[in-house]
Amino acid sequence: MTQPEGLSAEAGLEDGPVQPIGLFGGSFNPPHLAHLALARLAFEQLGLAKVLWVPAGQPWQKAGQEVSHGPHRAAMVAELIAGEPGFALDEREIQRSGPSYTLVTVRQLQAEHPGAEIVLIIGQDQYARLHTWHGAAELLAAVTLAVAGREGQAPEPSEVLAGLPHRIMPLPLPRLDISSTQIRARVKAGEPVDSLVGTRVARYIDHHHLYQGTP
Ligand SMILES: Nc1ncnc2c1ncn2[C@@H]1O[C@H](COP(=O)(O)OP(=O)(O)OP(=O)(O)O)[C@@H](O)[C@H]1O
Ligand SMILES: O=C(O)c1ccc[n+]([C@@H]2O[C@H](COP(=O)([O-])O)[C@@H](O)[C@H]2O)c1
Repeated sequence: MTQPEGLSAEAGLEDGPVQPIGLFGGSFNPPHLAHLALARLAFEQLGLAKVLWVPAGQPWQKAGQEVSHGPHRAAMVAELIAGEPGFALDEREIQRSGPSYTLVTVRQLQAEHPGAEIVLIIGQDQYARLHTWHGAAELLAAVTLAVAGREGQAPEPSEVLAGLPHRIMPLPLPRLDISSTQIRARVKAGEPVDSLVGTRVARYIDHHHLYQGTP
């Protein structure tokens, strides 16, 4: 697969090019089929070595929202990506205490994969808020962003973000009107969610009685 312009698969010392690593973080409360489509598109289009799915331990910007237990969210990610080549669940953020800062994870990944570019996979809603993330300028200098416009539109930076240097690869994800919020509401209302999360995650939600009392 050709390397898209902007992704630098830098030459390793002796072993040839080092493929970029995809970092896909989320609350995943629960994970759903739009997450899967976004990660697959990034994996295929950007020639990534792998995509690490990283459930946030404490999604500090969702402080007012009830977030289900980290191990449940990790288990649902495992169900969603079962059998998908190139995808791996990475539980480091749910094992870490304190607010989940992506910059900390990126620094760890850089140390674990010397020379590999870290591609941060996000949707438009997070791109628009990225200047509010912990250590935003440092983070933007450390990663390449792969961004899907959430409404089927090209990604748009906020005014503040437009003023901060960053590298971005737009991902042409078709509009997918699926959100975890909508899924939690459907479960609470007793409606089926298989078509939004797949049968394995739906079965997990049902078996563990998740989201039955929360919006
Ligand atoms: N339908 C979608 N299309 C494109 N990107 C999406 C979509 N849903 C989520 N994402 C992206 O996936 C990442 C993780 O999202 P998250 O776990 O917060 O799911 P969510 O559906 O946005 O959740 P919630 O409804 O609880 O806010 C974020 O970068 C988000 O922008
Ligand atoms: O590092 C931060 O300060 C930061 C602030 C907000 C969101 N994030 C990360 O962005 C990802 C998507 O977040 P969310 O809230 O849409 O699930 C997830 O990995 C969060 O940890 C990270």
